[in-house]
Amino acid sequence: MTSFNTSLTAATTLLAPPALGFDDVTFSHQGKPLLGPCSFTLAGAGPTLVMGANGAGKSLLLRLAHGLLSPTQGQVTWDGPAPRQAMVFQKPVLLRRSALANLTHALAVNHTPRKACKPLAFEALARFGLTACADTPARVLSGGEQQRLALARAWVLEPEVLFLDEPTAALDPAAIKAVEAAVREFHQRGTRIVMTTHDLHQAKRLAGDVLFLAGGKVREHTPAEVFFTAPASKEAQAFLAGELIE
Ligand SMILES: Nc1ncnc2c1ncn2[C@@H]1O[C@H](COP(=O)(O)OP(=O)(O)OP(=O)(O)O)[C@@H](O)[C@H]1O
Repeated sequence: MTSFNTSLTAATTLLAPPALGFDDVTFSHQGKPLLGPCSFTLAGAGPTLVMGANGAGKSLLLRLAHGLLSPTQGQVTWDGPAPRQAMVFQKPVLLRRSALANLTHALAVNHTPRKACKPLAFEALARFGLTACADTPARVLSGGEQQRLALARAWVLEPEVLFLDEPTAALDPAAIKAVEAAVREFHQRGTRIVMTTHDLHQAKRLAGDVLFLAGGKVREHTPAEVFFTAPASKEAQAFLAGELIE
């Protein structure tokens, strides 16, 4: 039986993470439109799960939202000043340093007072079950440990918005569970979560709302329970039925 995360949604209605808007955003490469035009606002509690087939434009949408890419046309907007943001990728991007140093470096770059960096880093390592790995070079950690370190690094920065691009695609069930627990904690702390996944079960476990893409266009943006029980578009119906769509 499906269980939607109504408790997650209820827990965070008092916290208002900054709203993200796409205003007629298009992204083209060498004159070829890859995404858009799309307009939507993420103003609800979330988490927002971005779904769609391979090549639908999910990663592009996240990169545009996070500012790693600039729209060819249109605007990405925030209600208020640009928020503190972090992004976690399927393959964690870590420095050739120890796990601890990855965190202290991120804190120092973020202008955290020098004396506070190590205690905060150790606190985050403990929170993510990585204390024993503090001195281990980040790049020799297992895939699951590296992803937890990437989440710990985001955690110390206290982002108002966290983008996650298929963060569990390469992980085993235990590691997936740890990542999902962390996502829930970020959410409960008031961080806006925008995450892509191919895993329908995972989306059902985490989503407050779903942004569904097909062919570079947003076909649906609905509460999760609506998306999973009564998708409006043919593309979403086919996707949920496991049909091959482009
Ligand atoms: N920087 C880029 N330059 C040119 N083309 C790109 C760029 N980034 C993505 N594309 C193309 O845009 C389309 C959408 O890519 P995107 O990575 O957003 O898809 P996706 O929905 O995340 O797919 P997947 O589920 O396979 O990761 C693809 O055809 C891809 O080849």
